[in-house]
Amino acid sequence: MKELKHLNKYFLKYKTHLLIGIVITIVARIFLLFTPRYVRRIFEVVEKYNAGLNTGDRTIQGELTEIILYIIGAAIIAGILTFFMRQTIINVSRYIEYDLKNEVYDHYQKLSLNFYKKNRTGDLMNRISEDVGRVRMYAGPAIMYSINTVTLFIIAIAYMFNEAPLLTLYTILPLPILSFAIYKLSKEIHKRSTIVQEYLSKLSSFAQETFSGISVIKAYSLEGQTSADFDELSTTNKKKQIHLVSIEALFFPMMILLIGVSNLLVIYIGGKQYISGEIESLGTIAEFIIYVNMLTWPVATVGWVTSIVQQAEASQKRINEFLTIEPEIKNTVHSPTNVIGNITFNNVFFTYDDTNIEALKGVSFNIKAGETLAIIGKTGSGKSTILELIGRLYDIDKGSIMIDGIEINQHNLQDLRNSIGYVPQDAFLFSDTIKNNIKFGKENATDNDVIEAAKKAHVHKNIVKFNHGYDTVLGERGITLSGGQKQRISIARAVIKSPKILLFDDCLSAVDTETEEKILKNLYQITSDKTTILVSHRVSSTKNANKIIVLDDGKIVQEGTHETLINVDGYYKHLYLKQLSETNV
Ligand SMILES: Nc1ncnc2c1ncn2[C@@H]1O[C@H](COP(=O)(O)OP(=O)(O)OP(=O)(O)O)[C@@H](O)[C@H]1O
Repeated sequence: MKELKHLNKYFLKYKTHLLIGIVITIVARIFLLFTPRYVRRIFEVVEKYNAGLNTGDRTIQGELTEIILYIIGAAIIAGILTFFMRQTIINVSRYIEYDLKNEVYDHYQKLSLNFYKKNRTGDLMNRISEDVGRVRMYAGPAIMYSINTVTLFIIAIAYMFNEAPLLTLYTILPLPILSFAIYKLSKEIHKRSTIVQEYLSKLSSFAQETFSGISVIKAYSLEGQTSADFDELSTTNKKKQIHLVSIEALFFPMMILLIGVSNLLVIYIGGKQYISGEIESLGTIAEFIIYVNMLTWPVATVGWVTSIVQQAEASQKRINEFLTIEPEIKNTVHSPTNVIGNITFNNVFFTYDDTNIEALKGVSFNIKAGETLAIIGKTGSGKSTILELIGRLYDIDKGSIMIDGIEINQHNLQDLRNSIGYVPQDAFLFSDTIKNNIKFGKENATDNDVIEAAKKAHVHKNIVKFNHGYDTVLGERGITLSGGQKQRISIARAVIKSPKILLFDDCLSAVDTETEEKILKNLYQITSDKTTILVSHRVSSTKNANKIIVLDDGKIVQEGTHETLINVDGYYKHLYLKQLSETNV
């Protein structure tokens, strides 16, 4: 139960609801327990009548009708209270589920990129959905059924002992066996259903991947192979399902068997006691049979609840594992900090934790606010890494990064990131409208702002050609854009924000040189007062920058303007000549 202590703060938050729920549960059970006693009364009245002892002034019909009305009344009240019992306790579990999901989601958002690299998305999703769901079973049903069982048991056993102590002992004898058997069964069911769940997610991941890559599968004519693979997975899944169903099928027969045994015991022992005169009325036997049937389910739930609590404990442990991870990138400055846009790298070293690749090995450069820096270099030379470090997606190992003369980690993280417009290498667009994808950069942007940004990114003309224009939905539910269109929408998203620092990571690679030229012309206009860093593989993109650095294996190997660099032998000049000859072909 150590891990489940995490939920105490939520129980405290909803204590009023919970207390009301507990009181309602107890009262509901009290009303439910009226029935067996009134049934005994019916027997007693009839027995007296048969023995000619009904000497009162009321008729037998009158007395029976009154008792039956009491039974109906008690059942209705118990029913209504049971409804409110669920409405309070189960609702609390839903509130806790909601709060816990939000807590986990908020925490995920704070965690650094390294966390996302170390953990699979499926695992993150599982902990926020299935694990939270299992914890909810503890916060709601487990608590409700436990109170239910305890109340019912205490009151019923008290009544029963008062009535016929020996018969009570025989009656409750099979109940612990039932509880233990259900516990064992629930554990086995859980074990098997976890396996089924694993196979189900394998099956759905397989299907999802096949559908996403359907064009490759068709192009390589691999339909037969993928169908066979699916069939194999699906057959194993079916076997595991049948294995699960076979144990689930035992649940009710076992309950019926044990109820039957208890009933037989009541009839046998009760009958003997009636014959010997230890019990006065057959009504007691009828009353006990109802108690047995009433107690069986709550007792069975003891086993079930134990297994729920164990599962919840394991799930909460998994959730806590993530909740206790501290974000690697911490905001230590809570007062607002202003960003103007001067960026300095002083002998920066950086190694990626997961791969141990030293991506930057003593990089130093300086850009003043409003200037444009172009970074060029072979693939894997560290260009994107520089941009990620400016956005403080990672902290460096050695050296320093200064923004406006202040260490990057002495800036308010929120303010720093708000003053950056980042266009990544792989443009990521959400399954939403084009308008909302662009507005993602600035929530309160008007439609005009969106159109302006799209024009600057040279994508407006493409957008208006779609049937729904800016309201066209992208992604799985909508249309698929070309690589170049995606890149330009991603540029519009950064531009609309009008940030102090613009970071473009090879974001024109999928557009033709003519469009590139036009976009760059627009960009140079809008970036005149912004610090811009442009990563590219094309000299045509970098030539107008105030400064160009050439990276190789994490080090700056050349530095200067386009004019100076084309006049010295080196990577830049070679690239320039190569690309010049390509355009002249
Ligand atoms: N997220 C990451 N985790 C681990 N290693 C990484 C990560 N990103 C990059 N690397 C490694 O760091 C080195 C520099 O990568 P980076 O992406 O900065 O290069 P790049 O110059 O931008 O390359 P490209 O031109 O192909 O985009 C590479 O060796 C790469 O494998």
